[in-house]
Amino acid sequence: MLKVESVSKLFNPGTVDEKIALMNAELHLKKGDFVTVIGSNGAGKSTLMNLISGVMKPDAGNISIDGNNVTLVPEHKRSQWIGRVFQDPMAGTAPRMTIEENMAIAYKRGLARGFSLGVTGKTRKIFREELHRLGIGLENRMGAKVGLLSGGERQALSLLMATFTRPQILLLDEHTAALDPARAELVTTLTEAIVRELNLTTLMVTHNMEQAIRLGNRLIMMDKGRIILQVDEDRKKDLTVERLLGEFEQISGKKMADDRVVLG
Ligand SMILES: Nc1ncnc2c1ncn2[C@@H]1O[C@H](COP(=O)(O)OP(=O)(O)OP(=O)(O)O)[C@@H](O)[C@H]1O
Repeated sequence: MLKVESVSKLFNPGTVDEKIALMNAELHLKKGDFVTVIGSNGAGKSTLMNLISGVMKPDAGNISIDGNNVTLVPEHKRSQWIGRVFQDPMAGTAPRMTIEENMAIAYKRGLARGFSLGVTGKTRKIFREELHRLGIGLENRMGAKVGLLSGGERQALSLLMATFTRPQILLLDEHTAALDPARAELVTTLTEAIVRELNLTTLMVTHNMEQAIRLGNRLIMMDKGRIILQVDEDRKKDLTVERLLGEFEQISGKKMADDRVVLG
């Protein structure tokens, strides 16, 4: 489904500020794989997500989705295959627009050109049904401005909007990190339900080790621009935070340096 093959990305190449953000990354995901991504500060996690979503182009290597080489396909064209939710609840939605207007934008992404942004009776019914699936009552507040929603509600809406058009791949970039524990848990539960129901191929960056172990069927660990550890389905079942930290120290020769890391 998703193939990242020998992908590298350098910033400021050939200067004193040269930075290897990603080096020879190799990652193959099957349909329905849910991979959690963990790593120290500056490990290259966001760069990997940005390269997959097309925000930036790699200096070397190829990225393909469902057999199509998308390495040079611009971000707006890739968005038909990829849904993404960011850490900042403000990032995925337009605060001055209502819930249904926001949903209309997400809906339009999945339709042919020329679809009007207007919310008709038919689309409103679809939106209401989709919102109802979240189970947090947003279907009764469709005319409310999104800026008035709580962070958790906004992230739940962003998640719904990112998956509305049934993308092939879902990228979650620490999407629960800015929420309080109760809301983070709600959005996590919704994430699991949506990913399972739509059988989405998912990559989720998290600083929460316990979450990285608990969610998904695979796990990767990154350090200094490299994927240093890939844990497959069978081994992931036996993983613990202690074991994961031990593996990191053994491979990288240092302790996990990330003040945001949550051990569980
Ligand atoms: N636009 C940029 N220009 C220069 N260097 C960059 C740029 N973006 C990222 N980097 C560098 O590339 C490396 C990887 O960054 P990236 O943001 O991918 O790491 P990360 O694993 O997401 O880190 P964090 O968990 O701290 O957000 C870092 O050293 C970072 O400073």
